[in-house]
Amino acid sequence: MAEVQPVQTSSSDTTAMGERVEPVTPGPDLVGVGVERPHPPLNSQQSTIWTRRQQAVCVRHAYKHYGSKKNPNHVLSDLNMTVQKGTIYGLLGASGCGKTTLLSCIVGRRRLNEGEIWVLGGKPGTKGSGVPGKRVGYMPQEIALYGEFTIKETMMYFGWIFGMKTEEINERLQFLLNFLDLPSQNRMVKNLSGGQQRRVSFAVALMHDPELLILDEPTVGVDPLLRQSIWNHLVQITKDGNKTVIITTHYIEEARQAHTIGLMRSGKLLAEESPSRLLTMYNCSSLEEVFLKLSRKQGQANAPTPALPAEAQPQNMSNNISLATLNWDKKNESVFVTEESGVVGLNFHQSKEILIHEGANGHLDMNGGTKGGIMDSCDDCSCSNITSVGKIKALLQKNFLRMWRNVGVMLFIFALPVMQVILFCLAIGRDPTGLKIAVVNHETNYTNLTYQSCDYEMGCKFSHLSCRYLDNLKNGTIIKEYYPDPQSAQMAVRTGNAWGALYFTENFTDALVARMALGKDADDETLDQSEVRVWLDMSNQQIGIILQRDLQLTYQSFAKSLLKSCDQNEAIADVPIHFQVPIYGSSKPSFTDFVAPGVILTIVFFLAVALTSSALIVERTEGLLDRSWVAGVSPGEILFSHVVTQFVVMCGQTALVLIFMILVFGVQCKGDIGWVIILTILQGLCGMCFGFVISAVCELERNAIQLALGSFYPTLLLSGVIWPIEGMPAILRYISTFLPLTMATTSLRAMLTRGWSIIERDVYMGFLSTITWIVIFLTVSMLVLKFKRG
Ligand SMILES: Nc1ncnc2c1ncn2[C@@H]1O[C@H](COP(=O)(O)OP(=O)(O)OP(=O)(O)O)[C@@H](O)[C@H]1O
Repeated sequence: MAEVQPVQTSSSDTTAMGERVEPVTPGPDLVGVGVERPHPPLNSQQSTIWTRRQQAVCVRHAYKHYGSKKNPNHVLSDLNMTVQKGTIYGLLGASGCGKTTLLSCIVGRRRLNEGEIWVLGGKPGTKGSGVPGKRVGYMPQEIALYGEFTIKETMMYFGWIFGMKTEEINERLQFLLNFLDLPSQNRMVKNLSGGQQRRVSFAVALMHDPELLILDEPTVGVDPLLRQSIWNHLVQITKDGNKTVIITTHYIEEARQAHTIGLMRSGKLLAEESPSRLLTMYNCSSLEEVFLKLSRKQGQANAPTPALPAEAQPQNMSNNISLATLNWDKKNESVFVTEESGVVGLNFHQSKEILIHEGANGHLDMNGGTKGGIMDSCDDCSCSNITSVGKIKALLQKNFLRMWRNVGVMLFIFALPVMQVILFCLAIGRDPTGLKIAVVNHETNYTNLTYQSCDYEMGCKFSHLSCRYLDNLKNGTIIKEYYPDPQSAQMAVRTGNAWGALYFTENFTDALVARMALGKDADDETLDQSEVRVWLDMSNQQIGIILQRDLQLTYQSFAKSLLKSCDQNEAIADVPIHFQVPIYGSSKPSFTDFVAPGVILTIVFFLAVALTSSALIVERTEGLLDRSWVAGVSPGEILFSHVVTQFVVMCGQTALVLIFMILVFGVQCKGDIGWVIILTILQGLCGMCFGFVISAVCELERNAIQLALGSFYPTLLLSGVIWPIEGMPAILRYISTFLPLTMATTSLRAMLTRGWSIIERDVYMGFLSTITWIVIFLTVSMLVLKFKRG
């Protein structure tokens, strides 16, 4: 068997305009097919671009790496590829050699770091190229289908995105169901077998009968019979020269049916030939053998082997002149060679036609756009840029259907906010009850610890006043337990058996009467004996403060009733500060009323974050986002569809939250309910946009959840929801003011508790801050999505 050595070809030249033009040495390949050299259509650079645009796909000097510039993972390096129109191109190569990366650059999913790609006459991703868009059908390696959809719904979704009419889709669906031997159109995708799912995925790529079909391993998990029928179909559709197929496969031998095979290894094409030519050239009986042979040689020196005939030299990785592009096997027509290697293959007749067309209709656009010429073949050339009703309809239906089909999500959307409101209203803001107090009353017989008779006389009587005071402590907050001495009562507090200890001396009543009678002349001992001594457990601030408040208020009411029964002015018992009726709020303010506005907004905000923060990630990891993008859906359209869906959800959530808060649990609402509703919905939208940012930034769902959860507490603590921001250190207070929930909470609180209208600064600032945050979050997520597309 002849040894094969790589060929070292001459390096590229560069024209004045920067276009690299590779010199071509017509090899023996061209001799036998009668090379004709037509007049160059324009100058050499225009001609180079012109010829590139005639190919279905033309890749030149492509470089692509992942990772940082410092530590790049080079996936494509100086790769050239030419896919002629109307052919099947089998892209073969070991796992990880960069096939998928190359395909994703071709369909406009990723951008090259260097080099050029022409697809169907335009550069992918540019205006008017139609790529990504409906000119391309793409079947990614992953299944990339919505599991909750039926086969029919899947087809409808993609059909609408491609701008097809419903009847057209139905017609095509029937054909594809039969052709691909698919089960009933009403079967859910998630309930199909792996092979069936791959076939549905293949059907999606075929759905709109695209000009260029890009299939990333379509035959994995497909039985041999169906595999053959798929190949037959591909051969059939390329027969008339209008459709082109690029297919990757690990079953190297099935690629014999392709017109051209590109053998790829380590980011380069080792050869690009027709299968029969490859076998002859390398004197092998199988393509696998050819691939092994070429792979072995790749690492060796690039010098040609003198012993080998020129035709047996493997093609240079960066400059391979394709025999296949000369239609070696396919069409027995004359070919010509342009000055650019790797771009040959138009026969003279074709080239003449195009020249005439260009002469008549327009001139060549050197930037890749077209004025007249071949781009006219795309009847909707801006299909990737114009938002169609079909696309939006498809995206909206998809979002709602996914939600509707998922019971867990539905519960999450509507039951969770209601549950949160109920729990908040029942658990937060109410006075604690059943607090045990250890009482030591030495005015009475204190030997019996379980029950102590503590009789006193009503009216202006001064006996057992301690009992009269204790009797006033009757509310449900306090449970009195009697102890023999202060030490044991304090021990009860220390051991957690009581929240406080109360001690009345045996002279309490006499000392208290003397204190009242003597006034400023009362001595220290009288004052000391007349005091109720209290030791509280203040480790729990709320309980401690409530006990302090109740003990003081009880003393006030006890003193007032005593003074009144003795015909004294009971006002003497008051602290000489008179609180008038409050201007806003009630004289017995409730913690619930303070926290409720923040809680309403927090519930709506973070539910939206939770719903959207993983939405795009799930689609991205399942390959669905890629697929939609390649079909021509833009990041803006995806975001728009989510905004609309979320808006509808938000309205429902807002209604439920406000109904339960205000109507069921009686949280006060003194302001205009209309503005309250608008602010709440806006906060939900703000949360949704924050969710988009998370979704766009994070690669993994796990990271998104961590970020969403991680942001919850800082936002809650810093937004003045549970504690006034006036209590924060100055710098923190400043930061807090600019958080998305802070001004909105202040605004909602002002509307609910003060009844302020939108013209008040505190109120409208809440709206302005929320709208500003929505704009910021949306812009950031759009930018990140666009950046990630590259
Ligand atoms: N998004 C990415 N970020 C970083 N590295 C990536 C990314 N996608 C692919 N790679 C790396 O690029 C290289 C080529 O991957 P690619 O998926 O293009 O190979 P492939 O030839 O399609 O492999 P296979 O046949 O197994 O699908 C691999 O080393 C892969 O790890």
